[in-house]
Amino acid sequence: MRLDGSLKKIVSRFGFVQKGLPNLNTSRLASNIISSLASKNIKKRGCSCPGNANKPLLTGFSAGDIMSFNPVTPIPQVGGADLENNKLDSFRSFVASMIAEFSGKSAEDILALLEVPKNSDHGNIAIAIPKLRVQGNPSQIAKQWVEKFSPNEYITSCTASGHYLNFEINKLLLANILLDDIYKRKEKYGTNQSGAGKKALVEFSSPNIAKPFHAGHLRSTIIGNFVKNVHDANGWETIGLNYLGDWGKQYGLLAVGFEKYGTERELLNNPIKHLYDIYVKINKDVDEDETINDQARAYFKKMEEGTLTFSYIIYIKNLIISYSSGDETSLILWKKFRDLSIEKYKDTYARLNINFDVYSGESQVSNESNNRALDILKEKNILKESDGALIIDLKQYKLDIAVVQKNDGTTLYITRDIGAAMERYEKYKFDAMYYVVASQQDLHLKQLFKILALMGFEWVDRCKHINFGMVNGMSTRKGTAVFLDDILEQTKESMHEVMRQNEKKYSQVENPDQVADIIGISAVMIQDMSAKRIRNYTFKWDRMFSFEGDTGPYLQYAHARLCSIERNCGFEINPNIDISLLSEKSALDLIDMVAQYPDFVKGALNTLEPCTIVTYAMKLSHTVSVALETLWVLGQEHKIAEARLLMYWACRITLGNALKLLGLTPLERM
Ligand SMILES: NC(=[NH2+])NCCC[C@H](N)C(=O)O
Repeated sequence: MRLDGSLKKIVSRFGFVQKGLPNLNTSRLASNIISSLASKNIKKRGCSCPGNANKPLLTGFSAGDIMSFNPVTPIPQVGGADLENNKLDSFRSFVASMIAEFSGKSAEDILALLEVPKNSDHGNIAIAIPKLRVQGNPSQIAKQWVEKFSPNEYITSCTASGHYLNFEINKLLLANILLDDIYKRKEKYGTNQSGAGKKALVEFSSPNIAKPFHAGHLRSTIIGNFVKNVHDANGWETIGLNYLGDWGKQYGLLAVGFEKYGTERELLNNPIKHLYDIYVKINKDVDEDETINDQARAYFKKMEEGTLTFSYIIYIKNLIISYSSGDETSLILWKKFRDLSIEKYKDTYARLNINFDVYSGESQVSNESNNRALDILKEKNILKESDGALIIDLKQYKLDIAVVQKNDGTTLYITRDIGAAMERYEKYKFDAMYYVVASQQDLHLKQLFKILALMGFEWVDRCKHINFGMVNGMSTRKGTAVFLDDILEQTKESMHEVMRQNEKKYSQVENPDQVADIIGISAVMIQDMSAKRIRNYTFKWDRMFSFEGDTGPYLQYAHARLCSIERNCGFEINPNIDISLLSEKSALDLIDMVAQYPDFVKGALNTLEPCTIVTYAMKLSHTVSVALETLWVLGQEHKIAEARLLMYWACRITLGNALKLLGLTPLERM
């Protein structure tokens, strides 16, 4: 049989009809394929039916067209495959059931072993034969299975490479179902429901009132927001909680300082700055006069006991106590410190597009919980007395000693953390609780988890410390950044300077101030999330604002560029395109990248490493810019332009979703 034209391509490329139809002539073969597809009531897209069998065989049809139909063979539902949310899983299911047949192992187990080859020359799906634990020589087995393989609508080739078996999938079929899916799901693309019914409490940011919002808090904010977003994207219910540092002897000191230096007017005007100034001043005073420290301690003791009846400085832990105190005017001040600070924080967080479901804090842990914690510890014989203080000896776990009550009877940071954890579990019955806190506090959190375990709370296994390394040189440019607001202002200014360097472009930006703010924030965030969390990094002012290289501005630029294609093309997105027009390598590479996004969303749940998504977004952006060199939309034949527009649009959606997952606000123009 002689095959020619596009049909030859179909057969050789996909092996679609090699078997069982040896005697058909080519035209019969073609119409056979078409009618068999038609009989399944599958509509073809954007091309006419071949009329005359002797003319170029498949007029308007190319290999891609044939394969662009939805496949006739049903996709096997293999356990663990998310056919609905992950279109690559359809192909994987196929591979898994095929290998199951060859090997006698369960398709579900095999599915979990499938990999994405690092080098795309090795196809799209791979499996390391040794992982299957079948008898015999792996490379021999690989070769045997290649022999057994026959191409089908999903998998077009199977090759052996050492211990590996590599599969090539029908990319146009993937493109077809993928673009359909993205068109339907838009900003939901990439998400899944694997966490449905589960609840995650994510504690992050947690700055200290009256103290600087340092780099550690910034990292906690950025990473914590990501941790929350990733859970949302995987179908979890999430609660974002800000656990403010607003309690302890230091706050007794602040109250003493406020009496001396505070004014109501300045407090209202800029609470965070005013409290900080007072805090700095009173700390200086302490250096000269040790007795202030005693005052602060005494003060805090009273704050904690709730016995402060001082004219206006009294802290009341919660409304119940505040009402029972019957002294509403007296509770004003501390509550004001807190409330005004929170209000200000909210504005700043809004700039980062972050909001918290709960503003909690050390002050919000009730005495009752702290006492209950101490009672349990006593009852379990875990507490020891030492110079009038209560301690827990954790040396046998190589975790040093934790002091849980001072000799004046007041609580400590860790005591309140124990109480807070108990309260949180009772209130939320979480399936996971994350503490997004710098690695400087590794010991503290290890102690906390160990103590909770010793207390017999089996839910301690659901608690995780998401730690991260330090940032060097964050405030060097002007040396004045102490609050988040200052950091963001400096960032915006610097970004603005960079933008002004290109006068022509700058003059076209509609609201440069807002754009500078968003790109600046993106620059800071991407720099922060580019490497593994635990790595320390140096804040590089010039490097991070560059539009070239792996920076936030680069990603924003890639997104805005995709948006401009849509704006400038002069026609609307049409979901019914001729898929075969996307068969260039750079188009298929793009489809490949886009199709992998759901894998990355799922994978991020295990690692909780934002760098995995940053790397993905970078790769996608690079692939887009490669494609844009040759595959234009403007000035192309309409059908081609439509197909490409849909493809770029899908990239824009995917890149936008990835940026949002990272916590960035994708820009449409810049
Ligand atoms: N549950 C916790 N201990 N969370 C961490 C709080 C961070 C603390 N406010 C600090 O700035 O160091």
